[in-house]
Amino acid sequence: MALVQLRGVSKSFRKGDETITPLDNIDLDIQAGEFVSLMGPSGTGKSTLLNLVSGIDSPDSGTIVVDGTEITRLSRSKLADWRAGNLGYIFQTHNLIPVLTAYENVELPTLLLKLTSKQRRERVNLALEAVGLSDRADHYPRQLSGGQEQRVGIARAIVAHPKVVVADEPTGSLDTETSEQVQILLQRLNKELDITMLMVTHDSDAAKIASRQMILDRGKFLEPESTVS
Ligand SMILES: Nc1ncnc2c1ncn2[C@@H]1O[C@H](COP(=O)(O)OP(=O)(O)OP(=O)(O)O)[C@@H](O)[C@H]1O
Repeated sequence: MALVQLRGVSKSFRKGDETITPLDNIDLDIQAGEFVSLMGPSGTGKSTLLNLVSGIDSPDSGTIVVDGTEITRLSRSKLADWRAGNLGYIFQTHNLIPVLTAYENVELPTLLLKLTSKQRRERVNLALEAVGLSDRADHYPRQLSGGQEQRVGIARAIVAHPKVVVADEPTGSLDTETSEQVQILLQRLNKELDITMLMVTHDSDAAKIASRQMILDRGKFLEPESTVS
């Protein structure tokens, strides 16, 4: 079975009198270890898809199974627990808390896990090391460059050792050079830490780092294009 499996997933939103259906009966399989990039015109439901896979939102119909857990059957509180331990989310604008240091920002998600303080410290240090920021642990977000802030956001996404990480335009607010560094980092995490990635991007260069490129348009996936990474 695929690590991430969507079957017959639909999601609509009401906007005034109008009903928008960004996702219309879609199926998707992502195998363990894959790095999937997802492109498509604005407003086609890419972020909606990430929110469903990460259990932030739930579909109107269909099932979503991640690593053997049918998350569409979980209650809200069970879903929150599941998400804390199993899924990482990388945002476009990293969403770091300005009054916390890099270390404390990365530590936050671990507070939801049952860990000893020693285990917690080890996880945070490992995550900061993985993104090359051990020497910036005590810095506040305002003392970091945009690329470093994004790397803290990435460390926060991997600190719980999730099997799956979803990323919503992770390079969207970075300059070309920094964007390339973040792309290389994501590729490394995928290959070396065996993290399965689903990344939404508008940048066709960033999309190419994936092992599979997909396009979502008008509620459906267009023919996926296999690539060699
Ligand atoms: N919570 C919500 N309530 C109402 N409508 C929503 C909600 N979330 C998304 N939508 C609508 O669903 C559609 C898909 O939105 P989504 O953000 O998933 O698109 P996207 O492909 O990620 O777009 P972009 O590339 O611009 O980020 C849009 O028309 C959006 O306005």
